[in-house]
Amino acid sequence: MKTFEELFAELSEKATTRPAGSGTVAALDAGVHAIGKKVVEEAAESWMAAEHESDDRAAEEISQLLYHVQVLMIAKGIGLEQVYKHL
Ligand SMILES: N=c1c2ncn([C@@H]3O[C@H](COP(=O)(O)OP(=O)(O)OP(=O)(O)O)[C@@H](O)[C@H]3O)c2ncn1[C@@H]1O[C@H](COP(=O)(O)O)[C@@H](O)[C@H]1O
Repeated sequence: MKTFEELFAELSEKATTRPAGSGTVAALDAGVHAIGKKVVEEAAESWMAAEHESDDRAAEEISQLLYHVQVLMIAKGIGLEQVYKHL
């Protein structure tokens, strides 16, 4: 298990070190347009799971949504503090 901040640190490190086989590196290379489509896809899957599936399935889809949102942030060079200041 990891926190939002721990995942962001892990993904930021992968973006810098670019280890072979990383899905995050592949997503970053695909670009903002492709990442944005994954964000929308996972948002829709979160919504559908929340309406029609178990709480655990909804939580799983939400975790994937958070992951893709973080990848989008990293692709744009947007840090956690930059987002948090708007909360
Ligand atoms: N938390 C996640 C995570 N959540 C979601 N995903 C990605 O989102 C996809 C889920 O999307 P779908 O449900 O649409 O599944 P899918 O249709 O089979 O996926 P695609 O064919 O669309 O890729 C997964 O296949 C992963 O590619 C994640 N990929 C990585 N992580 C974590 O990110 C870290 C770095 O991962 P790597 O960069 O792969 O090393 C690790 O700690 C991972 O656990």
